[in-house]
Amino acid sequence: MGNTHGMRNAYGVETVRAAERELMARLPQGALMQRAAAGLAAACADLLGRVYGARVVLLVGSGDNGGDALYAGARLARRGAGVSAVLLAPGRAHPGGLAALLAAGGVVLQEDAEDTVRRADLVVDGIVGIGGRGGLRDGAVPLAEAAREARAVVAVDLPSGVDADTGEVRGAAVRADLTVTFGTHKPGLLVDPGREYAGSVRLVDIGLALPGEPEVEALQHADVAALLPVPGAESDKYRRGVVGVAAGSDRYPGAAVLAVAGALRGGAGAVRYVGPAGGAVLARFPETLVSDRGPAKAGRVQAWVVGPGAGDDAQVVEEVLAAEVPVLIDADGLRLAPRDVVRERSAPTLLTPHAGEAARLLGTGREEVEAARLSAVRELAGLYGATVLLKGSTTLVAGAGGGAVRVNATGTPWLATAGSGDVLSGLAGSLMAAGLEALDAGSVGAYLHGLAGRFAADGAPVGAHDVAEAIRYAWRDVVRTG
Ligand SMILES: NC(=O)C1=CN([C@@H]2O[C@H](COP(=O)(O)OP(=O)(O)OC[C@H]3O[C@@H](n4cnc5c(N)ncnc54)[C@H](OP(=O)(O)O)[C@@H]3O)[C@@H](O)[C@H]2O)[C@@H](O)CC1
Ligand SMILES: [K+]
Repeated sequence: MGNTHGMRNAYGVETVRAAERELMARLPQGALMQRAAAGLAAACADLLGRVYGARVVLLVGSGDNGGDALYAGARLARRGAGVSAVLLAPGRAHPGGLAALLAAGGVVLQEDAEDTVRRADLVVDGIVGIGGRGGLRDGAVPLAEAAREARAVVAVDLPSGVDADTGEVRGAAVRADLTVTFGTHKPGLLVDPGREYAGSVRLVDIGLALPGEPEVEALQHADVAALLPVPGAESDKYRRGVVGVAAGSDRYPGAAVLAVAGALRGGAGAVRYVGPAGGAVLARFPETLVSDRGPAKAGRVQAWVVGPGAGDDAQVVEEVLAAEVPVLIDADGLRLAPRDVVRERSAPTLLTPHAGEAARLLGTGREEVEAARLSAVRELAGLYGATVLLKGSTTLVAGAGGGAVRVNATGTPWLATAGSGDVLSGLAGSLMAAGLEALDAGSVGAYLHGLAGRFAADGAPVGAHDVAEAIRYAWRDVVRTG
């Protein structure tokens, strides 16, 4: 699972356009499109295995995205593929691309387009790229549906119907097995729901220079390895940080045990537990420091985790928020933490809602958050003046002061299991106690947690405690291969 390449960055459409203009001014006309088409054709050939005799159908829209598809189709036709093009806006298809395809022996389909698409070995989606607005238009919807029955679908730059800047899918969109994207990843390829439509993503370097901060970035193994806390020779347990866990209730003692389980694997030197589930915690983890007094009197910690399974104890949340150390707020704690109090804290705060909790904090619906995850996480971070980790199939972490949003895709659907979030909050809180900044703690925590979920599950259902157990395997994997 190792990936030694650096951070995966995604830039928005405006930045890409500016870089494109700058580069185009220095290159002969059409050079960029040829680079794109060459990379696209190579990826299609790899996917097909055998190009000669393959049935390839191009879906061609009115812009340059269609031009890329046509030139790539011409390359495949010259290698012996049977290439036909469906023109969605017949009078407006890229003239140079169309001429190249016809010269190479490709044809334009006049009828039975949907049937031909269904029977294709490969459908190339060049309906619309970064110039697209909104979901697919009516004429394209039946073709996108037919494409699902083809053997493979490759999206040009991004799946048509996916918003490049946000990953939002308003209406129908093409589902690709592979997306060949040019110059840089686009946020919509890394953030759900767009990411799910993209399939695997291959980046083709066309020479774009993309300076400055990306909109979205994804940590890779090497980035995580560089951020993990490493104890020095003379660090004792206190110098490695103590993480306080204020969690669990008489009704939910398990949440306390799971948060402590995560915290013990997060790099802090010790875990201090405060709350009514001390007995259950000690029975499972005798190394925990258990206090029967409230957070304010529990002794020093370098970071607090509050909220998992906490019920309605507003007093505990209040005491934790008053501490001048980093605080992670999860689950019930999110409901009990007043926005203005969080805003006014001088130490960092990390909120870790799932979509339903985020929706409640934003006064909107869960579906709205799921559909527009990037804007939801940014909005929450702005409202609370805090770092926000929005859980989901791709977890997003937005910093308190804006900047690049971190996206994590190491998770597995098996992580959607009771108590899995409690483990994550313990883990990320522990990383904060060990000295990581809130944004790093959230994104490194999500990365390890997702990887641990994969290792623990290995294709079968897992419980949250299995995930906690597997954190150390994930950690080791990152250190060894990062
Ligand atoms: N960046 C780079 O460096 C490089 C970029 N390259 C490529 O160029 C692509 C961008 O090309 P682009 O600007 O021509 O826009 P593009 O996405 O083809 O479509 C815009 C057209 O589609 C239409 N339209 C809009 N919404 C729609 C919808 N929902 N459903 C259907 N149609 C819709 C709209 O027409 P309208 O009908 O609205 O007048 C408009 O004319 C980029 O993604 C990459 O592939 C490479 O070649 C080389 C390097
Ligand atoms: K496309």
